[in-house]
Amino acid sequence: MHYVSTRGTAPALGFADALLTGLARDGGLYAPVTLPQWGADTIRALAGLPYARAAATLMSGFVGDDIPASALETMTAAAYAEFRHAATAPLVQIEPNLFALELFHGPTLAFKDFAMQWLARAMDRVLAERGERTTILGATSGDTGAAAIEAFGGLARADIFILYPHGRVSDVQRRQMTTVGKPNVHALAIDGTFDDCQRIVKTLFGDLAFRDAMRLSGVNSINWARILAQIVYYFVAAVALGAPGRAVSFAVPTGNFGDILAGYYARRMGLPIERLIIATNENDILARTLATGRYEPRGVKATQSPSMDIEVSSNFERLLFEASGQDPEAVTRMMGDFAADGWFAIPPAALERIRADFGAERIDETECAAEMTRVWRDCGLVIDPHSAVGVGAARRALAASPATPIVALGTAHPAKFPDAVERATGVRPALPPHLADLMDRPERHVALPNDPAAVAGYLRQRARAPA
Ligand SMILES: Cc1ncc(COP(=O)(O)O)c(C=O)c1O
Ligand SMILES: N[C@@H](CCOP(=O)(O)O)C(=O)O
Repeated sequence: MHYVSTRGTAPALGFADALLTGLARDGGLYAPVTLPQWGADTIRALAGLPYARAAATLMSGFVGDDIPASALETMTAAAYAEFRHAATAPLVQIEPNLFALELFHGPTLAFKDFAMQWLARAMDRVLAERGERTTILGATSGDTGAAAIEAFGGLARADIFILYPHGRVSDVQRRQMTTVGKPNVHALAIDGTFDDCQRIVKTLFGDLAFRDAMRLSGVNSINWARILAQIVYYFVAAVALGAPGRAVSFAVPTGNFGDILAGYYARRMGLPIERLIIATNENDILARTLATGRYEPRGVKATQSPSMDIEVSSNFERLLFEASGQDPEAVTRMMGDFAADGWFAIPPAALERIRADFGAERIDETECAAEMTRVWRDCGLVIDPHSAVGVGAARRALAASPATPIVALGTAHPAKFPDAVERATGVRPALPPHLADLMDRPERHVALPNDPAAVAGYLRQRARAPA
């Protein structure tokens, strides 16, 4: 299995190298050249498998010989052992043909644990085999950072630096990053938005001398391995609802476009997904892009679903690559226009292909709160604001296509956003026992300006000498 950059000039890599590389050296994202194809019998055979076994089976086609099958099984078993639900990713019914897939039973209470718990083990193994160390640099709007710190904290071969937007994550999210107290963990509060944090990360990856000296790796969804691990739950959920005999749709709360992109790849592998609905909050750039063909930021708003307060959706580049027939020149042109002019236009043929696979629904702040209230009132289920954006979008899609079951991804535990949840439902959700004292733990974080040079300087001082 080979991976190529969406911009075409970085070297093609095998799985293990793509895993450690993160962002390609030409600024693009690695994507598989071909996808394993899953026929009806192979899909059907996933029914009833423990989640970790299904994950190892699905991932093996992408990993090739870089991680032997037995090691992959051991890794996925360990990665999902700490999840607090026997089904790992349980499906909950909300109304006829409308389901929520609860992806928040992992250690940091968000869907990010699914990929990160596995990614840390895979990276650690490859680093150990090569006798190398790495410096992980990541950006977060709250959940990736917590999941990465939990997964990589204490690992001997990695230092981890996570940039988060100061004042724009929930208290629980911030504390999950700042109370860890492990010497290899650095939570850096940046005076800016998530998009600023991600821009700093990409700028530093683009400084090849710095990147090589620090041995930078990425654990955002710029890293293909993140997308790969997220493909698994689309298969598991669809099979539970009758795939391959029955098509299923998904509504996915979307920000950086990694989670829904995993659904897109699942569909391309043969999973019968009818529609993929991009569910956005008031930061609706993706819904506008689908409508107009112009990708054009307007400025990020703070919402009650802060993890989706994003306008520069990294993984949209992978979709552009696929929709333009894996044409790196077309992608480079669009990304060049974006860098130069602050917007780009999607060529009509690529836009048509995108519209054939995706729909988009914008859920505003009032609708998001109303959805939390409604699900609590009608089902006795407390959901978080991100999941509510997904459920709201799913309801609209279901009205248009009532015969096809739709699954809204439940991306975070309500206790991560207790204020918004309490306002909408009157219920203040409690943190699970392993985090019960989170609000009393001492915090350690550093505030830095919105400036790549300041972050680079901090890394130079604090990263342990790479091997
Ligand atoms: C809780 C939650 N929901 C949804 C999203 C959006 O996911 P993605 O960035 O993969 O589009 C995020 C951020 O990634 C998140 O943390
Ligand atoms: N919402 C995310 C933003 C980063 O997304 P990623 O999937 O690219 O890591 C977060 O919680 O940090």
